[in-house]
Amino acid sequence: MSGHGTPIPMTSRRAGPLSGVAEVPGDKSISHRSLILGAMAIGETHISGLLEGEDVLDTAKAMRAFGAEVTDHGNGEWTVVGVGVGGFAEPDQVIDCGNSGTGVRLIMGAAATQPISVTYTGDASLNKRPMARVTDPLALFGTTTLGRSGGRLPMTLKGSSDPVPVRYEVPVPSAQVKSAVLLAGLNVPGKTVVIEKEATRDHSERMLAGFGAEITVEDTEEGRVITLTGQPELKPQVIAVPRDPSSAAFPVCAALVTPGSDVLVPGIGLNPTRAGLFATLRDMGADLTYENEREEGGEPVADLRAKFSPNMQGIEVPPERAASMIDEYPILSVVASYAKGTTMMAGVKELRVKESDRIDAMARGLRANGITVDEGDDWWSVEGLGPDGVPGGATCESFLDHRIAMSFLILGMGAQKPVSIDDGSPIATSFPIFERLMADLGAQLIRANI
Ligand SMILES: O=C(O)C1=C[C@@H](OP(=O)(O)O)[C@@H](O)[C@H](O)C1
Ligand SMILES: C=C(OP(=O)(O)O)C(=O)O
Repeated sequence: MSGHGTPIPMTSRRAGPLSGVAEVPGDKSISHRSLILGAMAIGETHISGLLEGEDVLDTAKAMRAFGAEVTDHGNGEWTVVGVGVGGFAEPDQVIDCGNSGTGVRLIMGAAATQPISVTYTGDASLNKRPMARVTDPLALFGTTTLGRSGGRLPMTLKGSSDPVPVRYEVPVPSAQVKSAVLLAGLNVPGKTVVIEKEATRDHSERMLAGFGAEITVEDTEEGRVITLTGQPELKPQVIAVPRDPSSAAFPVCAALVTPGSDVLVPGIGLNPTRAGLFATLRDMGADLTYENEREEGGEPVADLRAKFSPNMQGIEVPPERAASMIDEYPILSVVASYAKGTTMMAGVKELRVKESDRIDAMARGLRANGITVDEGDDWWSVEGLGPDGVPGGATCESFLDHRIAMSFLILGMGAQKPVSIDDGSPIATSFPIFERLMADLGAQLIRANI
């Protein structure tokens, strides 16, 4: 879908302690990949715990447009009957990925090395985001791109009938770019090699191996070298999607800043390429513990227990941790506002090209609520005011960005005055049950501005 319809103004105010169990939805990254790889397999893939957020539903729709049979059986149970590697039909409609960078970039990769023409678009946020980072490596396979200048959507990609494998060093730390090149390599004979200097989330590598592709990963002086052998027959899988650590971040951080809180967030994937926020919060002195640590589907999983933490200190977040918590900096900046001292976040240039410029969006809203924020091109810092010190009282713009919207609502939960956002509708892209889940914990959220 393009756009989010009518804006939903929202306000959150300080409430009693948050308590209870917060069952957050399935992982967004793994949900997209389950649908796309399911569509490229031969046979029926079963998915349970699929995130039914707008981003993932747009990917499901796209897979249908390429000829896969995608069925919603209710309660997060889905099946995908795939068309096989190289078997995508040319869609008779524009592929609209709504708000989702992951959706459009991964789908572009999967389709770009098949002999079809596909036109892609998105909402006002997605159509501003850089796509050359994906179309540049896809051109090396022989794919032609036609579209707006500056590498922005809408654009049309036409796959070569004779694509060649590539060796590509990803110039920015991006799992989306890495994954687009790997998915493109699936349709191509020979070995496609992707090199990343900094490790980013590795769901594509793990899931490609799970679906039966021949893929190796080596840590070398050059970086992580991933080698994929093209044109495998992918075998359908039974996938139980783990709960999303990026969604878990919101009830966890809400508990840390709301006096008296004690919240359990069960079954959260702690894959080291995703869990940087939780390590950072613990470094700041958060009362955050891992209970019932276990392995599920080859991934480390734990139940997270978060309690109100009045003694958190600002820290310098290690820049080498950035990729493992890239979507969590907005909510970290909220926690930093309730810590004592400065929190410095560096090596985070990628935040400027997400659904919004997330440094700018957070800096504007935090400042309006009485918090001092400093920023440069690839860093920002927040001066914490302690557990009782955040004034609040302002309305923030969410810039069509779900993580910005949710972060400011959490800011309001410990602030002296309520905090509002102009539009909570983007929350449905990744966390459609956010409002109900937070209300069940005891949060006071209303659909109106102060
Ligand atoms: O591959 C993925 O599933 C994602 C990769 C990250 O984006 P980049 O690859 O642009 O860093 C992340 O921000 C996004 O939410 C999901
Ligand atoms: C950056 C995000 O998603 P995407 O790039 O898929 O739009 C996110 O979910 O925070």
